Amino acid sequence: MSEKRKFNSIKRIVVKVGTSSVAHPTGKLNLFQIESLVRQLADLHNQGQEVLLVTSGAIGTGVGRLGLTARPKTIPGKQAAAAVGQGILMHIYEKFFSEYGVTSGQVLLTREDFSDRRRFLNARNALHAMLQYGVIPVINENDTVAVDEIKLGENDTLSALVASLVDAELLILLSDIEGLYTADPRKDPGARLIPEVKEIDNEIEALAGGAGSKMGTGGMTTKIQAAKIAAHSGVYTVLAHSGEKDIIRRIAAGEQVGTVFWPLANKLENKKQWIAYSSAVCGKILVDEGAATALARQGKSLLPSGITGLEGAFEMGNTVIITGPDGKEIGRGITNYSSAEINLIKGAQTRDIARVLGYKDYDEVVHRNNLVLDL
Ligand SMILES: Nc1ncnc2c1ncn2[C@@H]1O[C@H](COP(=O)(O)OP(=O)(O)O)[C@@H](O)[C@H]1O
Ligand SMILES: N[C@@H](CCC(=O)OP(=O)(O)O)C(=O)O
Repeated sequence: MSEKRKFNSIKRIVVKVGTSSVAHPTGKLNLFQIESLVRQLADLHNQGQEVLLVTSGAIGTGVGRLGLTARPKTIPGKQAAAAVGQGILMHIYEKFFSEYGVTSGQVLLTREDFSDRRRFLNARNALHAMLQYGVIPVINENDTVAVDEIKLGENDTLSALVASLVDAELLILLSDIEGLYTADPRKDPGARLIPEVKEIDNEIEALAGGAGSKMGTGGMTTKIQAAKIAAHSGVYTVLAHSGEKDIIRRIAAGEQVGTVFWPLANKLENKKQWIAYSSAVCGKILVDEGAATALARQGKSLLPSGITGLEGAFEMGNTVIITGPDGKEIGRGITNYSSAEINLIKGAQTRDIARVLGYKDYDEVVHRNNLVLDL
């Protein structure tokens, strides 16, 4: 028996709609669907809930308006399509929200708005201010300026990062599928819907296949990753079909539709959420067995004596991955020393740091307060 979902006391909700939900396969907007989504969001807003919308569809809509037969392969082609499509998309959202008496505002984010701590805090302040003014933020990746190498590229991850950024309690991922199935139902007619996921383990991750249509990009893999980020941030995720009648209203009322992913009982504190999922990884520190055990099992900080090597060039304050002798990630954290400094002090005792470097700002290379394990 699945437990009753107690969503009625939830104050802040992030809703994500995929390309397949806002655009027809022709690349033209699915106006019926968009209007229905907007009506439900406006109604939640009228009930006093704070709602943020993350919407895909800029590139798909641009492709339709430009009369192209497929998504452009080149970066400038995608950027141009997004510039055209984002305007059309926002125009329609603004029109429908206004008709329902609600003010919306466009927010276009890039990966750096998450990875750079100052920009991250700026984005958080801007979104909180919008919510305070009673505005529904309509969010997408800034596809026209973000080139592929630095892009998130799909909005499942973006929506989970937004949910973590604003401390939402519920993330609703709306797609062209009823929820998570035991296999991709487009390929396996015997696949069964999984109504509830308490913990996203390897078995759950292995169920995910790629995108279901030529419009979608991430498929189920990125939705499960998004649910994982949300779970670590203390946020429920519900995955459901955007075309089902009154789907948002029903989910928010706690009805058992789609697949619900439960948040972890021990959510990461805000700074650790940022280290784990938003900050840019700048290098790797390799540690020996003793250090691996001390970090993973004894809650210790990383000292220079356990470090055997490193990869990449990084500065103090950057995020680094820490790997054990088997090459597997133990965790990631913010380093107190640069790669050049660590090269000099690796393997040394803490008392020798000052002698080797000529100064000692910290005993620990990565302090446990800035370290996230078990991702
Ligand atoms: N285990 C699974 N359960 C459900 N859907 C799956 C699974 N594996 C792969 N998929 C596919 O994921 C698709 C949804 O992802 P995607 O096409 O990226 O949609 P969106 O544009 O809404 O983000 C579904 O249509 C389905 O074909
Ligand atoms: N930012 C992109 C989203 C890319 C995309 O297709 O995402 P999704 O449909 O959610 O898998 C856009 O607006 O086209």
